[in-house]
Amino acid sequence: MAATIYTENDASLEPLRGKTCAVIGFGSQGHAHALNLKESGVNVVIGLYPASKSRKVAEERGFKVLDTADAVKEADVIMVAVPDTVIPKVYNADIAPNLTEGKTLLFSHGFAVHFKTITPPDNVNVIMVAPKGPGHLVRRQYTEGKGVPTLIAIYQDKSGNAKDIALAWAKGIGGTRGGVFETSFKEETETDLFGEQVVLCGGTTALVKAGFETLVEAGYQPEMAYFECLHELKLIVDLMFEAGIAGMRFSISETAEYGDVTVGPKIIDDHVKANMKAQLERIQKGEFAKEWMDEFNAGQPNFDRLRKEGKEHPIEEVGGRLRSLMSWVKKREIGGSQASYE
Ligand SMILES: NC(=O)C1=CN([C@@H]2O[C@H](COP(=O)(O)OP(=O)(O)OC[C@H]3O[C@@H](n4cnc5c(N)ncnc54)[C@H](OP(=O)(O)O)[C@@H]3O)[C@@H](O)[C@H]2O)C=CC1
Ligand SMILES: CC[C@](O)(C(C)=O)C(=O)O
Repeated sequence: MAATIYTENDASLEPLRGKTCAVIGFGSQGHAHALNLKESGVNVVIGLYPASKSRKVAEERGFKVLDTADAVKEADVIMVAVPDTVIPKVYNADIAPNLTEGKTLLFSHGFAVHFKTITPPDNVNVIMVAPKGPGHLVRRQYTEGKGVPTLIAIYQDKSGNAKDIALAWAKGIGGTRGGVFETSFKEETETDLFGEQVVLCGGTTALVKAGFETLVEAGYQPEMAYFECLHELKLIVDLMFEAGIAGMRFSISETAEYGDVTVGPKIIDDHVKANMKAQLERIQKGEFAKEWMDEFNAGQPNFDRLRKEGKEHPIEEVGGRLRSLMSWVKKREIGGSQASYE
């Protein structure tokens, strides 16, 4: 049976009227939820740690910025928008002691609750409002009158209207413009990890780099390899986004389409699908979550090394050079507060 999709007229901001909403963290998701909600007429305060680089940015955007514990004390609805690895520390130190009966704890990803890195008390609502897109796009699309499709999930309904609160939040951030549907913390967490590791981020970047390396190692110019394997990918994905795979195939040449349907399955073959299945099982068993928490708690040496290697890959140098020629591609500063990346 098809899922029920909630759109603009299926949700009301009423459950948030007269309430104070605290967004803890002002990064990619936090700044987007906070700004969109504020512009939808919701009263939002920001909770941050004293040395946060984002305090000034949030204040400049017109928010009252408090230390995390004080923001939780003041709020009826508390969104936890700090990195998943940091949630246990922030939750235990600043959130749990101030989480009085009847408040609502809101997440945009189920990692901490599903893998039990924290245990919320049973006298509060625990809900999720998870846009299916990066926070910077949640913000950008809202300002353009659009909205990123959004999931809601109810883990605990203490007040009896937890779903109405989730729908109100989803509407406030623009989610009902793109469509909202209900899931569980388990389904969101496992599918989100699968998507980002296997297809959206991990799978795609590995595919792009492997294609780029194959062409460059065969003696083709890096600029050619960049355009073929990364730049044009966006244009092809735009077509799939607009009209599905069939729509994309309508626009490309028949030669490309024949190569697509005959060669594609030889690249993403049964071995690749078996690898995907193995990674899904690791996610479902909590093995990935454990590995990631252990890596973080050990000071993330592997992660830092792999990040550095990624930044030094030749595709980044040639890409930076080619993008600088395209005046319509906005120049992006990576680093600093996530909230400053617009
Ligand atoms: N990035 C995304 O688009 C998506 C994220 N999510 C989820 O959203 C949540 C937040 O992730 P994301 O937006 O990427 O996080 P970011 O890394 O972008 O931002 C984290 C924010 O938390 C702040 N912070 C760090 N430590 C503390 C602390 N001890 N007390 C208070 N604030 C703190 C950071 O401060 P400072 O600014 O000083 O660094 C920053 O403002 C996660 O659960 C994630 O899974 C879900 C969907 C997509
Ligand atoms: C694809 C990455 C993502 O899952 C997302 C933007 O939805 C994330 O957690 O950042």
